[in-house]
Amino acid sequence: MTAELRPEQSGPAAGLLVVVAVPAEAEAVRRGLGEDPRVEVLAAGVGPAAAAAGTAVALSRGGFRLVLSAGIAGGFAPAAPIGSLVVADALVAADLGAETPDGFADVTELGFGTARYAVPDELAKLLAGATGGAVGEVLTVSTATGSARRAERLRERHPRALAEAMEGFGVAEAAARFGLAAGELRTVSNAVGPRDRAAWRIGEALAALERAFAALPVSRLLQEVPPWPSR
Ligand SMILES: O=C(O)c1cccc(C(=O)CC[C@H]2O[C@@H](n3cnc4c(=O)[nH]cnc43)[C@H](O)[C@@H]2O)c1
Repeated sequence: MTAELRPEQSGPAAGLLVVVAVPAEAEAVRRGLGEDPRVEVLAAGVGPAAAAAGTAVALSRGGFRLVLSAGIAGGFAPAAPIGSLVVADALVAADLGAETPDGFADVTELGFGTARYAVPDELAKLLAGATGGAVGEVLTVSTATGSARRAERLRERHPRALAEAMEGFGVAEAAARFGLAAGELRTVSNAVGPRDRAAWRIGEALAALERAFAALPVSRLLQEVPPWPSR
C-alpha cells in the first residue's frame, strides 16, 4: 500500500518498507510492484531529515525486516547516464560535516559519528542481479549540486559515487535505530552539475523506476538479507 505519514496508522504487517520523496515516485514504485501486501511504500518528503523522520514513524509500527530508499537521482556521468539505474553498496552523507581551512571534513573525521552506511552484500547483489543496475556509492546531500566545480569536488572525494540524491542516508539512519539494513535504488533523471532543469528527464527516470520495481525479487529480499546493518 502507499502510505501517507500518519503515526497512528496501523499499517499492514509488511516486511519491506520502500521510502521515496514524493507521490510521483511512490506511484511509479507501486505501478511496478502491483498490490503486494508485503511491501509498504511511503512518500516521506524531500531531504534527509524528512526521510529519517518518516522512516522512523513507519518502522515504529513494527513488522518490517528491510528498508529501501528509492527514487530519482542525479547521475555522475559517464558511469550513470540519464535513464540508467543505480544500486547502492553504500549510502554516504556527502555534506554532513564542516568546512575547515583544509577543506570539507565529514562528521566521522570530526569525531561525531557516521557519514556512511554500507549495504549488506546480499542486498546489493540481489538488487543489481534483478534490475541490472550499476553498483556503487549513492551520495545523500541536503543541497543539490548546482555547479561543475561542486560535482568535481564530490567525485574527487567519492570516486565510487554513481549518483546523488537527498534521502538515502536519512532512511539508513532511521533503519539502523531499528536494527534493520537499508539499501538504495535510484534511477537517473539528470546529470549532477550545473543547474539545467530543461535537461531533466523525470518521466524517463520514473518509467525506469517502475521497471526496476516490477523486477524486484521481494521474496528473496525478505528471506536472504540479514537484519543488521553493516557500516
Ligand atoms: O532546481 C534544481 O536545480 C534542482 C537540482 C537538483 C535537484 C533538485 C531537486 O529538487 C531534487 C528533489 C528530489 O529529486 C532527487 N534528485 C534528483 N536529482 C537530484 C540531484 O541532482 N541532486 C540531488 N537530488 C536529486 C532528490 O532525491 C529529491 O528527492 C532541484
